[in-house]
Amino acid sequence: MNSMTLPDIAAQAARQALPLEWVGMRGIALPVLLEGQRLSAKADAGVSLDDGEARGIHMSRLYLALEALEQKNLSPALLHQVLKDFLQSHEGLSSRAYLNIHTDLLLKRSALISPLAGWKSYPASIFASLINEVFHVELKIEVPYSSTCPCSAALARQLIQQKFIADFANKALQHADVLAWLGSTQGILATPHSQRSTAQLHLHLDDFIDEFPLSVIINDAEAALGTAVQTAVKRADEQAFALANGQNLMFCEDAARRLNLALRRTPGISAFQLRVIHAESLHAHDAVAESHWQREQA
Ligand SMILES: Nc1nc2c(ncn2[C@@H]2O[C@H](COP(=O)(O)OP(=O)(O)OP(=O)(O)O)[C@@H](O)[C@H]2O)c(=O)[nH]1
Repeated sequence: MNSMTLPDIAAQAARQALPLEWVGMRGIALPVLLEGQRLSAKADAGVSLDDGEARGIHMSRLYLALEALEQKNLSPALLHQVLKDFLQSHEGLSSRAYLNIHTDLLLKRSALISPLAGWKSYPASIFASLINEVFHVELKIEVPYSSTCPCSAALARQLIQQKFIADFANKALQHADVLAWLGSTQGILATPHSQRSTAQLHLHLDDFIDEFPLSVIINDAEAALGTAVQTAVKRADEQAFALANGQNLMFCEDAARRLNLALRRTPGISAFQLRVIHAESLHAHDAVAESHWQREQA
């Protein structure tokens, strides 16, 4: 049997004539190249079905167009070309094409003090569209970090002060006694709570960028927060992390403001929405802040 004899249901007329906004496939397994790394990704590929009379789109043509992503570094130009291929293979049927790529970028991170390093993965998604010949691309990246509550830190410090008054009132201060007291849990009797937190960054990119600035954005975000989650950790690194947390006490509002001010300076970003989620250890619910920004038109 050759393909001429195979029934082609997609070519039939639709029973109910109605255009559709998005038709395609979600979760296609795909190896991609990003920042020089071969990564496992999932792709969502779709087009509009403008011709309400047509029964279906040609899924295989979208699927095969994705082959172009296997050998070349993911770039806006490459995604633009794939979206053009989607539309060329659906001439007369579709005017809008969509391609989302979901992956985890891996970055090697040095320890704070010791000469060690380890890998961190950052969930990243790229959303590209070609609508009426206008190409648009957006990025979503998740950056994990640590946040220590400034209110909890102040309350803990007050308890320590009160204990100091109670333990040393009416006593001549001896350097050795104070030093021992400072090193004891009887003296430093309270600690602030901290939590693993997540920054969800949704970024609109300039049309003219050549590459996706993923690691630049992640580095800028981590530098702004100051308390990136660590990989390989020895005690010296953990101590440096404790210092970083103590010097970067953060409500979720502080984190959102820091990220906003950092990302608006990051090249290649024309607008963003960001959300920070502090998975509170004080509460069973999260503390969340959101912030938007859009570059003013020149
Ligand atoms: N349109 C559509 N196709 C589907 C769906 N589920 C599975 N398919 C299958 O996707 C396969 C590929 O479709 P096409 O791209 O039209 O395949 P084809 O007709 O051999 O290829 P062309 O000659 O390029 O059109 C077909 O075997 C369809 O049955 C669906 O929900 N909608």
